Amino acid sequence: MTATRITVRGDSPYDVVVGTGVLGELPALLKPGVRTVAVVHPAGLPEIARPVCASLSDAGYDVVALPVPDGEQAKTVEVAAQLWSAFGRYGVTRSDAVVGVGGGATTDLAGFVAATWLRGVQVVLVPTTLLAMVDAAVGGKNGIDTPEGKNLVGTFLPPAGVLCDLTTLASMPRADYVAGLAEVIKGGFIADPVILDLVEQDPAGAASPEGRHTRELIERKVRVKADVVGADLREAGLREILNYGHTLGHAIERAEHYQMRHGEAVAIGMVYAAELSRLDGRVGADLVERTRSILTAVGLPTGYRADAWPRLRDHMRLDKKNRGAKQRFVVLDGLARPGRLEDPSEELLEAAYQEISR
Ligand SMILES: NC(=O)c1ccc[n+]([C@@H]2O[C@H](COP(=O)([O-])OP(=O)(O)OC[C@H]3O[C@@H](n4cnc5c(N)ncnc54)[C@H](O)[C@@H]3O)[C@@H](O)[C@H]2O)c1
Ligand SMILES: O=C(O)C(=O)C[C@@H](O)[C@H](O)[C@H](O)COP(=O)(O)O
Ligand SMILES: [Zn+2]
Repeated sequence: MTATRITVRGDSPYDVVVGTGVLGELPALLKPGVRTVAVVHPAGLPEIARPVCASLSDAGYDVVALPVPDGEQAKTVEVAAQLWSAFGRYGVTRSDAVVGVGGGATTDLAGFVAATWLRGVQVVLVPTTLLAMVDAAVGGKNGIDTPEGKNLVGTFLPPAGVLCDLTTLASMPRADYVAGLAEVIKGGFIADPVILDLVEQDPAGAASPEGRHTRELIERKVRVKADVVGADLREAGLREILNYGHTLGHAIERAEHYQMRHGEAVAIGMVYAAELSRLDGRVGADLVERTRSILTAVGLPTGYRADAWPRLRDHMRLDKKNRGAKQRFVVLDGLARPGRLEDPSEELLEAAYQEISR
């Protein structure tokens, strides 16, 4: 099957290329004038970094491979500082490029160091997890964590291109693949219900890179994200809908010291957001039950510890959607009809938590 190109519009448009065995397209995604390419990749995945580096060397670039810690452990200021030092040692200039290869944690880090080095050099992303293909690598949001919370430091820098080679998904651990499905399902609830239909028709297939709807699910979710970020890169308003399930989700990740997968935390956060929507009179119990049943069908969690509420409530105060003391949530006014819940009462917030606590 030929590659699909999904264009993300906006002031700096770029393509998300989706296909099987498309690595050879990587050099063409770099803007002209590049000499050195710094390839940021997880140290534990040399077999994925090697062909990426080879495709760039073969095209005549000076390639510097920069291994970083696995997953979320890479999203720290210490690792960012190590990369800035390496960029200095290897003489990465403003006409050069960073290529980020890996899951969403690595693409977030690579985007962040590219955006901050010399106040911004181009970045091309090669996502190798489901989650990074359908969400993290698309849209130009990047960042690192701090002890106070998730993604609290970061920028918006649209990549020059995104290359999703579906063959890389074959080696993914099942739990990581399933975690990525949470962001696919999120796209179904906020914008494209066909995604939900496809997952419900074949949940086992949806939980596998070999599923009969896998490519369609990936492309549909990339289009959802591309449409939103193409219209609102800097999250002036519309882009907030992509944060559905993330207010509680990020608080859980922090409570778990970033040891829980992002997608798992977002799954729980989506059930919470659906319960908030129901208790606020916006949706019926059927939508909440559909949320629980689709997440359960693919093997994602839907509840969290009852005793964690005071800590989670506290962590949610640093959510980026908040304005002053006003807590804000993305909720649903119906299927594919995202809305905002502004300054909800403490009673409502706790009542919704009781519905998901175990
Ligand atoms: N910037 C955004 O818009 C955005 C959107 C969604 C999520 N995110 C961020 O993305 C991160 C989560 O991304 P993730 O779920 O990809 O997790 P991850 O980056 O931690 O990767 C999960 C695991 O899979 C491994 N891995 C990666 N590719 C592999 C492959 N092809 N085969 C085998 N193993 C592979 C990784 O090394 C890691 O151990 C979080 O930090 C989250 O905050 C960012
Ligand atoms: O791209 C966005 O915007 C999103 O909200 C997508 C989320 O899936 C993603 O996890 C994002 O990193 C969260 O952003 P944050 O601003 O809440 O840190
Ligand atoms: Zn997310």
